[in-house]
Amino acid sequence: MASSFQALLHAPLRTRTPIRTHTPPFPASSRSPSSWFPPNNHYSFRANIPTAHDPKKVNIFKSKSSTSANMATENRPRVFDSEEALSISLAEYTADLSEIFVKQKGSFTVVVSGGSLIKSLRKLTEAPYIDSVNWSKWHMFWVDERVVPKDHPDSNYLLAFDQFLSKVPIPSENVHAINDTLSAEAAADDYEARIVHLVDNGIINTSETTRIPKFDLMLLGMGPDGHVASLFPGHPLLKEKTKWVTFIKESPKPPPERITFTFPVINSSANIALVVAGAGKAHPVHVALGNGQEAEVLPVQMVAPEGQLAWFLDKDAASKL
Ligand SMILES: O=C1O[C@H](COP(=O)(O)O)[C@@H](O)[C@H](O)[C@H]1O
Repeated sequence: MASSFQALLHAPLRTRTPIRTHTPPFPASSRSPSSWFPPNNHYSFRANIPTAHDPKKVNIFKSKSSTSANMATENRPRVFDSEEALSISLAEYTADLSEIFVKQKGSFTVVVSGGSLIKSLRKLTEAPYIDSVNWSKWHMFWVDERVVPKDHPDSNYLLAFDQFLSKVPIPSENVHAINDTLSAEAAADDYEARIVHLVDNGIINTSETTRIPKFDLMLLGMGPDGHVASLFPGHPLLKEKTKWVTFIKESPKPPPERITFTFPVINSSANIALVVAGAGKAHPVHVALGNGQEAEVLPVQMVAPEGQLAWFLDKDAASKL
């Protein structure tokens, strides 16, 4: 792995071809998630999709599965009996959005976090999605990155490469990783400049109201302390209003140096999926979606996109709701 990764890193950009690995398809019957809804939440599942007829957004959700279609009309988080079922539904949700955005704007801009979210994307790398998704139109970004080399075990890029990017044929020039040769501050400025360039080229949309980049889909995890991206509870970066990408040098979770999207960019998104599994995260989920209490507003509570927010929870994460 290390040598193929190194070879890929050092190959000229245009010759980097993702390794395509097929795994056995899961049975068709397992595509219908077994899910239930807690009674006390108010969150919408409609996806935010631009149409050719209406340059503004329309709030519709199209799904091949009647289960998902029904859920799309519910103002409730999706809660699954297992992380496996969550992963199956997340793949269908992402593939549906990909199909619609590619049809209507010719590209699909996807932002990922690091952490456990990446593992939950695994069903997208399998049949039927490995063959049905138009991977050539995907543009991948990171909501946050640790300031370490790309082959370091703490790298969010390496995690995504090992578990996702190496298994799907996204063109290497569409993989917009953070520059790992720069300082935290310079890497943040560099990433923001590259986003400006992609906005100018029409790859990334902007909000009609704020002109802030509007990614088609952000796939976000959440830490047990309620942090999202590298935006931690009580940190002054929660209040950043001007920068699109910024840096932190004293992250409470190691490694200390990171760069991160700010809330104005996160909340400009057309669609955000918050993907949370495990009992260790039940408390911040309870605070965000139920009547759990915290002395201060948790970062996850500040996720409020211009478009649509969809929560994907396993039953352990939802156990306090
Ligand atoms: O440090 C980070 O943590 C969060 C949450 O990670 P998880 O493993 O608890 O899901 C992640 O979303 C973020 O991207 C990462 O840099």
